[in-house]
Amino acid sequence: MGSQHDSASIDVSVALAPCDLEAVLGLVGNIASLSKDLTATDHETRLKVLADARALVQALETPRETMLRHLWTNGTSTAALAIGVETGLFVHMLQNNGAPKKVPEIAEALGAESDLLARIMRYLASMGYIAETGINEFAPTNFSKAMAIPLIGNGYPSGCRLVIPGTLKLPEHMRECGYRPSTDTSGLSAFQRANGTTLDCFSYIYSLPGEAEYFSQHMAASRLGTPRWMDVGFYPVARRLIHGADDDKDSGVAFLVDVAGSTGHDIKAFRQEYPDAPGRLVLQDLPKVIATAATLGLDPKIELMEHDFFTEQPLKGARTYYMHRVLHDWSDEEALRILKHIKDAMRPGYSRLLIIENVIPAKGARWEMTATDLIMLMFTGAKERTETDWRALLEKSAGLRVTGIWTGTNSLESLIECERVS
Ligand SMILES: C[S@@+](CC[C@H](N)C(=O)[O-])C[C@H]1O[C@@H](n2cnc3c(N)ncnc32)[C@H](O)[C@@H]1O
Repeated sequence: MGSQHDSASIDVSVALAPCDLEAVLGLVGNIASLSKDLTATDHETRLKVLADARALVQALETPRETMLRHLWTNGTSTAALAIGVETGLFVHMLQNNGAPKKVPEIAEALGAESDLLARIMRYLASMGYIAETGINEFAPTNFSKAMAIPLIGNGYPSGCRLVIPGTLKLPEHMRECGYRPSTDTSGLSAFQRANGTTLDCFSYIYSLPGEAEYFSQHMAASRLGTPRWMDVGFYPVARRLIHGADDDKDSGVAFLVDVAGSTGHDIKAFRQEYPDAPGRLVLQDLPKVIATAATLGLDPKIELMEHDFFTEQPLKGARTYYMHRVLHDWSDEEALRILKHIKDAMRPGYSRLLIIENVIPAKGARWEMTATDLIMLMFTGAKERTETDWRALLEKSAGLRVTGIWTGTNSLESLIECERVS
């Protein structure tokens, strides 16, 4: 590994000049022309403008400014927003139709010390998260309104507990692992070291009060408004799964098994989209998660089943087994153990396994994919996989046949369909 000393000859002026002044005009032009006809529902164009706007900020900022933004605001933003959620600040700010409010009045309602709250709110306003309407007076923005939605806001306190500590441990952990992926010599991940536990990340998360609920909320929130695998134009559900499926009235064989499906956001959507799909719909996950799912009043057609996927799959010969964002949590070795149990349950020529995950492109991966790749590294020493990685895991190692890969428009995720070879 090279050290910082090797590059000490670079003049400090590089850190004080905009990163890429020459790119600025072009990016401004792109943003202006793309924005002319931009509508709130034109996600494709909006994402292009957003990418250019991010590039513009980067081009204009000096390296020194970027460094300060990273080091001073990455952690404080997450922390200040978590404080806002936990104190009920964002909910309170919506009272009286979101009219501007003075800090002492808000502090009294929240039971917080006024000067301390003023500092937090001043920070949130300086970052653009709330609006500063006067001296010690603030109003909500569309962003802070969304923080009052539990599905969105609860991700912050949970992220402070579960994501940030392990992520910040990564440099030390990687150094001690000799810059090799996965776990250290004692088999621990950065997450386990940061939290002082030998429990795997899910057992640890579910040992904390309320965390199972926050975690599953975040799973659902992170894909809100994005294309779903069962949507028209993504994966042809009728052609690949429904046509040719046995009517299980007599046999009781399942039509769809959502393996490690959390509290059922996916299978619930499937039930709504395909109310006439033949056969049983079964949601499987660990006991704590299934207990949470049982409180949510899911459609009675969805059966809840406690199942540890490192053990034998009890539902044999289902038409469809599917795992959404599951295998990225596990190393190849562990993924193979999970896949073996499903493969053993599959009926050759009939059952299909759907794996819905990121398929990292060989070049030009999006930041959402590369960020979760590092988060997986931190949690369990696992990874997001490229198509080559997926094919090696599924075809060479697990003995499955990949029968197709589908990706929806503007979707980060792809659906990999597999069959049992024999
Ligand atoms: C990243 S989440 C994905 C959940 C869901 N499929 C989704 O897309 O939102 C991984 C899921 O794996 C479940 N899980 C972890 N270990 C498991 C095990 N040994 N057996 C069954 N499920 C497990 C977790 O409880 C969690 O719901």
